[in-house]
Amino acid sequence: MDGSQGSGGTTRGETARLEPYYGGSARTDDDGGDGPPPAVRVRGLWKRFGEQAAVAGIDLEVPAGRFVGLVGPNGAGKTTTLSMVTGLLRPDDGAVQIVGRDVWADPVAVKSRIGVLPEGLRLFERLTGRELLVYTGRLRGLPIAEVERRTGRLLDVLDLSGARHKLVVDYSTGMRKKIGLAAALLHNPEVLFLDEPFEGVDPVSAQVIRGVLERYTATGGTVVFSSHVMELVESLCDWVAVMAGGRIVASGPLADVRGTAPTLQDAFLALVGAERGGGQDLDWLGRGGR
Ligand SMILES: Nc1ncnc2c1ncn2[C@@H]1O[C@H](COP(=O)(O)OP(=O)(O)OP(=O)(O)O)[C@@H](O)[C@H]1O
Repeated sequence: MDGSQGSGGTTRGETARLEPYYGGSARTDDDGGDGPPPAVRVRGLWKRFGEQAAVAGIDLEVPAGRFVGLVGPNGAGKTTTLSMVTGLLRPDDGAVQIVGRDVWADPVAVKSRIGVLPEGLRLFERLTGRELLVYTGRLRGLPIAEVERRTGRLLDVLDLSGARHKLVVDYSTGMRKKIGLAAALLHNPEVLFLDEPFEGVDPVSAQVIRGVLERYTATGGTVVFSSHVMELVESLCDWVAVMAGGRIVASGPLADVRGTAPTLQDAFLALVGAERGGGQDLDWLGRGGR
């Protein structure tokens, strides 16, 4: 990225110069209130798999321009929620709006405004990293010159330039996350949804991803990411939603959710009703059992 900061005249979708999204721009959305609509608004969202309610009627409102962590124990419903919010999975009931647009009634408008790094990311394995980004950019309707420019910048910033001619199938886990993130950012979305973006990523790559995301939110973008790593969420996020058993058990600014607990981890354990120090029943485990 060149770090240049133009004022005005920058088209949406400029990765190198991520512009604030709402400042001074005319609202096209009708949320009935003052100011911009929330980045995400979820009402009464349900998803059942057989007898089990994976997501049990959640309501959530995520303000725009925040770095949002969606946390919860295994099986809490995070991936199911993110899949429904991003239009990948149809809810049984409920409504989702992204920046004031209904995900299911207005899918094209929503999909042009969001970037998604889903769980179990499936990529075109037989393309090189560069080809994948160029293809994605063209699918997004960007002019080829712009696609080339953004592709070069993203590959540089994400430290993938040396692997740009390598097939994606030969990428490591961390490289796959980074190329997936680049593909999700290419059209400069307003809201970025990332399912476990740091899973399997080494500390150097994690730092690179973190820098890109911090820059993105600093210029007005909204990041919503799921994670189990409380330290990471605490250090990155300014807004948190905690899920357990398919429900939102707390949401709001990080400081409010943490409350008087010393760390987010402590607050999280209290919220989800977990006890520290499990394993008491495993008396055979370790030296004493041999
Ligand atoms: N396609 C499916 N069919 C049946 N059950 C499902 C399906 N997808 C999710 N579930 C169930 O729904 C519940 C929520 O799963 P989900 O993957 O959303 O949780 P999660 O919070 O993302 O978990 P993790 O942190 O372990 O990834 C789990 O009990 C899971 O087994």
